[in-house]
Amino acid sequence: MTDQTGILLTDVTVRRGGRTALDAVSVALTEPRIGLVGRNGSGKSTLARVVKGLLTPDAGQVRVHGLDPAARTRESVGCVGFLFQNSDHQILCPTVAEEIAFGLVEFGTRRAEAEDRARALLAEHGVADWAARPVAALSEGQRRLVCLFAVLVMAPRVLVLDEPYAGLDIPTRLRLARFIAGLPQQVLVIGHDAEDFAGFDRILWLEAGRIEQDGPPDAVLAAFVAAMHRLAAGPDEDAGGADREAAASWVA
Ligand SMILES: Nc1ncnc2c1ncn2[C@@H]1O[C@H](COP(=O)(O)OP(=O)(O)OP(=O)(O)O)[C@@H](O)[C@H]1O
Repeated sequence: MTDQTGILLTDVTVRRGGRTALDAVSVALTEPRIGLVGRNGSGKSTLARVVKGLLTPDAGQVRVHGLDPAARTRESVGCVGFLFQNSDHQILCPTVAEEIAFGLVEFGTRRAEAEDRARALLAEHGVADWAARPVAALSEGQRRLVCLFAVLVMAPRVLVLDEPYAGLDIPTRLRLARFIAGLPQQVLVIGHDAEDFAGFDRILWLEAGRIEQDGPPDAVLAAFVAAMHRLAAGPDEDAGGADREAAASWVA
């Protein structure tokens, strides 16, 4: 282990389903708030998953605070918290308190103590009355928050959030965004809209498993949105062959 901070990818290649999902990606991420955009299938979730250690690169190296996520050691697992896009992929327990306590119990905390900590966390966030509720009875926004609590109770240094706002109504989305904005962890967020990245430090735009652009949100998001609108508009009469090819492949 080194004293390296943040997330470091060196020549990371991942193949999935016979396709190259990430293609020799190298990047060092140390800013507190980093956004990840790109078309469907561009490799965003794959990048998020190698940072969490849910996928092992076919080539190259990933380090998060000097740890190898794919090693799945106690330290590396605890270092990165991951929020799945679909909360059904994350939720394992019947009640909210049990769900939040689950990771702590897995890490060796006694169940009663873990559930006490879960209840304390809920109280801290003004939702103490959720503890005994069946997770299935919560709204999608509430379930997403419970999943986030279950991640936060493990005190990770880095949070990876895979489309945390997908399918949420506007007030729920804004409340969740405000909550995420106040978190002390380094946060890597996959999103599709500029408003998913208010106050962010840096945006990576992935295209076909490679970094197409990397820089300040205003510049990268403007270029990304313009490119997506060009694609949606179809081939331009005056455009060259590359543009026509891009427009023809309108679904990734
Ligand atoms: N479970 C899987 N099995 C096989 N191939 C996969 C799997 N998941 C993703 N892929 C492939 O890996 C590539 C990258 O997919 P990935 O899910 O990382 O993209 P994404 O940018 O997150 O897309 P989306 O916005 O649709 O979630 C795509 O070519 C995709 O078809």
